[in-house]
Amino acid sequence: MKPTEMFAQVGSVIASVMFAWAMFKQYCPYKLQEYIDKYSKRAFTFIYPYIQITFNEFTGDRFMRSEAYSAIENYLGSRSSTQAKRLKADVVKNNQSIVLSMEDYEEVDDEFQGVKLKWAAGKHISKTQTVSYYPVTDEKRYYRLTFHKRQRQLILGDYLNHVLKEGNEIKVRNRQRKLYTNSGSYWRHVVFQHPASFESLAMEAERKQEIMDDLLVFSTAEEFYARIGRAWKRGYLLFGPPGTGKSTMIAAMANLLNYDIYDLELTAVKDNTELRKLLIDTTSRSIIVIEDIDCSLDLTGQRRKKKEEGEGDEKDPKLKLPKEESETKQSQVTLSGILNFVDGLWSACKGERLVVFTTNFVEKLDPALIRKGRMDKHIELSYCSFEAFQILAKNYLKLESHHLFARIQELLGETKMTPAEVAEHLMPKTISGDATVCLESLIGGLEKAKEDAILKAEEEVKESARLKAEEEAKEKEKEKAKAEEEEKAKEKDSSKAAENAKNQVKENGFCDNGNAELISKEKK
Ligand SMILES: Nc1ncnc2c1ncn2[C@@H]1O[C@H](COP(=O)(O)OP(=O)(O)OP(=O)(O)O)[C@@H](O)[C@H]1O
Ligand SMILES: [Mg+2]
Repeated sequence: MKPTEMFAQVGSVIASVMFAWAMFKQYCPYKLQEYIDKYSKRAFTFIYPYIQITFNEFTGDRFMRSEAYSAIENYLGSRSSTQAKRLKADVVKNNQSIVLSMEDYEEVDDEFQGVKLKWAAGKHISKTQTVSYYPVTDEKRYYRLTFHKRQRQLILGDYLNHVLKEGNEIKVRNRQRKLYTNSGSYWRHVVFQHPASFESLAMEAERKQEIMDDLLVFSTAEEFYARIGRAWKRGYLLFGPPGTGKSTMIAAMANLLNYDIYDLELTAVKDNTELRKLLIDTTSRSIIVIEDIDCSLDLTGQRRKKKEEGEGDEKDPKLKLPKEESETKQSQVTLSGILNFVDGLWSACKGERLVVFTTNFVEKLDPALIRKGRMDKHIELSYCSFEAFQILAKNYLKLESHHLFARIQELLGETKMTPAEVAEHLMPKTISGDATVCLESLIGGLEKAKEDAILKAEEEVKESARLKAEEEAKEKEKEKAKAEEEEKAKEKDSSKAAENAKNQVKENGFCDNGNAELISKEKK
């Protein structure tokens, strides 16, 4: 038979089969079709030795992207880039790196403990029921894993765990970190791009290392926390005067651990229920921050009244304005709400989380709020030491040593200046960036701060002497008034007694000797 004749015959056979199939679908009862479909599939799986697992992109009717799907997508990324011919590219980490994944209907091979498996990408297309000139198609993507049924145990256990774990790790490495803040009961976010690091943070090397070790140990202690039966979270309290690097340290923590930041504005939270909702909406691998906790909460558990806040807050009055405004919205978060937020049952819902409070006045806080176990580590950030200055000089001026360092060391020992103020002096002052100019500016600043401190101390002494004198004068005044009062009372008593004696004489015609004396005294 000639090839052309053969093709013609095959073509006519295919056409006949398709025609028969179309007729069958058209006229065969629906129930019968279902039976045929079911049993043909069963017969096929009986002779087909492979198992298939499908991972859909969207699960259930919640319309949420499946975490397993995205983990598999990340896991297959590197394999896809070497094996697949059609790839999809996505840009992550603020346009800094590209992530590849395979296009629909591509296949890649994988190997695990000597076992070969196959992953395929596909999609189901279903037409939606809307009446439209351009019909809208609904695409549901999936990954399909195929393996021999002999390997069922290994693949369903170890292999899938390995895929999910590695995929999630890649996801974390590639993700763009976010800075969230609450608006009502929702979180809004922007890309987190703070450049702070522990390296550039000005503080004593030993303390810095201790904090870094603590954080790194925490981030790898999942098994430890599970073993001791504690939620995998840790509380940090950062306290110290304004400008000592509390907020900077939070950014450095997030950069060190690759965590997101949830900056919680308590005054914008309506009540404890809303606070709990916000907590549940946070993700793991994150830092939940409440800045200036002393300004947000009254320690009795009630919200601070407007008037009291005006008296107690020593910060710039301009900074208080938004808080006072929001106070009028009657936020009802209580101290117990915060305590539950930090370590109640709900706080354990997502692991690997840090809770950080900052405050300028640690002594104002309720001990229950900052007890160990709730705020596990208390870190004091204080005025700039010489060691901290050296780090700033290295960062700002690229200086390891300078002849003016000795004077600066001396002055830093004698007066207090925050790292923020020191940093301001070290900012370039000339286009050439002359370091000496900056150091001289710092020395000038320190000398002025020292003089101001002396003047302030003198004024304080004077003021306390004045107050003491005032107090003494008041005391004397009081004593004098008391003596006068006693004198008056005595006089009143004696005139009352004389009055009584007179009345006695009138009534009885006589009186006893004492009273007679009083009457004669009065007559005189
Ligand atoms: N320890 C430090 N190391 C490096 N820079 C610092 C340090 N402390 C402060 N700074 C600099 O000072 C600025 C203010 O610091 P930061 O905002 O961290 O202070 P803060 O303690 O959070 O103050 P506040 O209590 O007012 O919120 C930062 O921009 C940072 O550049
Ligand atoms: Mg701050």
